[in-house]
Amino acid sequence: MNPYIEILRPVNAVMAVITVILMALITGRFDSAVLLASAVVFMATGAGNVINDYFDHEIDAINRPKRPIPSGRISRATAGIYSAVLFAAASITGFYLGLLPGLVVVSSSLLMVYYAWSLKRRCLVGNITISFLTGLSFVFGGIVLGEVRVSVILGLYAFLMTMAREVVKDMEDVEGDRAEGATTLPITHGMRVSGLLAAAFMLIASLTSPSLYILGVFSVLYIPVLLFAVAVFLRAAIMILRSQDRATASRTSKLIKVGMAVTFIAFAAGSRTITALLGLQ
Ligand SMILES: CC(C)=CCC/C(C)=C/CC/C(C)=C/CC/C(C)=C/COC[C@H](O)COP(=O)(O)O
Ligand SMILES: CC(C)=CCC/C(C)=C/CC/C(C)=C/CC/C(C)=C/COP(=O)(O)OP(=O)(O)O
Ligand SMILES: [Mg+2]
Repeated sequence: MNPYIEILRPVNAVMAVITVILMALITGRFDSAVLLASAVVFMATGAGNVINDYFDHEIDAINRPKRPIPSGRISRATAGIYSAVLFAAASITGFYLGLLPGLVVVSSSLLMVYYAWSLKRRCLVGNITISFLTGLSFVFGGIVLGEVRVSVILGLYAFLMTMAREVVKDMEDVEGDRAEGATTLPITHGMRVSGLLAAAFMLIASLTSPSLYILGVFSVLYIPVLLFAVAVFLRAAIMILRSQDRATASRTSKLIKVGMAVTFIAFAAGSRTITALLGLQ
């Protein structure tokens, strides 16, 4: 893959864009604002991934040597400029959408840089920051498309599940993080406590997720697909409770991401637009 695409982590950036598309399905709004907001989230998420690799080049040389910067396919200086251009483009487009969207983009961008430079090495602070930013992608879509209440509820679920995945990712990266002097949860409190906390976040989000139907956020079509997602999350929780070694953490991290993708389908299925299309509203 082209290193300038690879360093964006396009799967993450597209998943973040999907949060905006889901808000469009929920609000029934399909206009230029959706496209612009999607472009903003793609560029901001991509920029965040680039600046993250910019600051992580030493630790990635241990944990992820094939990534574009440690492998020498992109220089750090070029990555820094690349990230700045993407953050600037996202911010300008954000302000074109409005003052509040612009302010959200600029503050998110600054927070992503601060995270990559410092916050990520602090126990739980980095996990909370990334999870907040991930949830904020729903809220950004809600602000632009005029449905903030629902977007905050969905953002909370994104926060909870991303917290679980971030703790599991720290378990996977514990050797490189320790060598770099980071004080992540697995380093300060051990792998067993980290596995318990990650499983707790997965269980809380999964077991309360039917409330999105009860609260009327989604139609009954949400439920059957959600059951698949919850089964995936429960499998991931059991895996990380049974074993906390690096290989299990890596498999669990990937499984949680699959569960997130299935949850996106559940959100879409239960949305007003799809429910109306299927003549059930
Ligand atoms: C039960 C229930 C309703 C759960 C909700 C789960 C859900 C819908 C989560 C959505 C999370 C989301 C918006 C993800 C977008 C992709 C993204 C930007 C994730 C942040 O990832 C940061 C991570 O550290 C990157 O690592 P990697 O994926 O290994 O490159
Ligand atoms: C609200 C707006 C405008 C944008 C939101 C942008 C989003 C969705 C951000 C989500 C969080 C995110 C993708 C941050 C990028 C930085 C990143 C990849 C963090 C994870 O880094 P590490 O903790 O080093 O993990 P890795 O081992 O994967 O590098
Ligand atoms: Mg990193």
